[in-house]
Amino acid sequence: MTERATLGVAVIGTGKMGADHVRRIQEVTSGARVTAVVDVDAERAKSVAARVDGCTAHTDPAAAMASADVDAVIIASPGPAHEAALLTAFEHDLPVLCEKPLTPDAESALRVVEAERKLGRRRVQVGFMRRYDAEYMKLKSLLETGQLGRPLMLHNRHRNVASPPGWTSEMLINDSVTHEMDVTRWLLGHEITAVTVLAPTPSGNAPDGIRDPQFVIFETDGGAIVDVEIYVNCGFGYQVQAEVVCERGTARVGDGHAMVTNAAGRWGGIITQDYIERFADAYDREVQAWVDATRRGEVTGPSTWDGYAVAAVCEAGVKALEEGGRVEVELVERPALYL
Ligand SMILES: NC(=O)c1ccc[n+]([C@@H]2O[C@H](COP(=O)([O-])OP(=O)(O)OC[C@H]3O[C@@H](n4cnc5c(N)ncnc54)[C@H](O)[C@@H]3O)[C@@H](O)[C@H]2O)c1
Ligand SMILES: O[C@H]1[C@H](O)[C@@H](O)[C@H](O)[C@@H](O)[C@H]1O
Repeated sequence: MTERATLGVAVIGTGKMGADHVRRIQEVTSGARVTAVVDVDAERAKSVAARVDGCTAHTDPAAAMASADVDAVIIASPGPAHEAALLTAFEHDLPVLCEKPLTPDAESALRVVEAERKLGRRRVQVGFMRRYDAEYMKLKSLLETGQLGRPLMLHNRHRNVASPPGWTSEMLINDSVTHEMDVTRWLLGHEITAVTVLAPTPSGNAPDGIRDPQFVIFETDGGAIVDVEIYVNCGFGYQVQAEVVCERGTARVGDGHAMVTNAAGRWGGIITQDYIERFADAYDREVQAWVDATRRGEVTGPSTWDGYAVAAVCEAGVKALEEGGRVEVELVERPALYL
């Protein structure tokens, strides 16, 4: 198959992630350039566009997607705006890299799955970037060799320095633990069947009324148990760690031991402060993989089905948080397009 010439990309949403993706495509990624940016905040769109030669600024995603120099779309607007942007991209038959979440709930995610199924071919890669992190990729390869035996348990820690304004207790699950939901399904190759959430007395760091931290437990259809400590106001750094316990050994990633210093009677390393820093390489690899696949006329990586499955687990998780106890995950049958 012949590769397409340089891909013209429209970036929808030019906030923290969108602006970083614009910089990445212009400075890091090969085979693509940003030809349009969209933001409901016209000034923000204009100021990002002004940094890129030949880039137009829009406030309406549909106008950008209709332009002749747009071949593909990155959606980095807030979750509630994703469905409309995805459906418009489908109308224009444009390939999409959609930041997580696919959409904020399982019902709307299923509408996107159904719309893509009607197109008859995959169009979307969902931005679950941990699949492109070097350490997680090594862990996945190791598990695939089978040398450690069957995975029995997966322990995760996910800590953020501080939650942004407007954060809620539910968002620990449906904005943060979404990543562990995807990691569980991808690393173990299992579906998550039930969720239980336990929460200690909230940390004094947490804004009033926010149940932070939480301890989230998944059961899987492969018989594994997965736990996630989510603590979004830990104050000291951004830490994401995972340890798989298998029948004949364990493997652990995310300790951040790239460099250990010894000085003045102490040893130690650095803790990253946010995801942009911790997952910089993963985002670079994710976007490059999307550009390369798109130019080959293919769609790879996390699918709309993966986005829907995670949305369904989020719903069970939020119910478990609100009502207590163990809540089963309800999934529709997986369409043939995603088998
Ligand atoms: N993969 C990750 O690690 C990761 C990290 C952070 C955020 N995200 C996801 O990226 C997305 C954006 O998050 P963010 O932190 O950049 O948010 P942000 O608030 O910094 O930026 C969002 C931008 O979208 C604009 N916007 C709002 N509605 C819009 C619409 N209908 N059309 C176009 N633009 C619109 C806003 O004006 C704002 O500039 C979210 O889906 C979020 O969950 C992913
Ligand atoms: O939206 C962000 C993002 O997805 C990060 O990767 C995660 O660590 C944060 O907890 C979440 O709020």
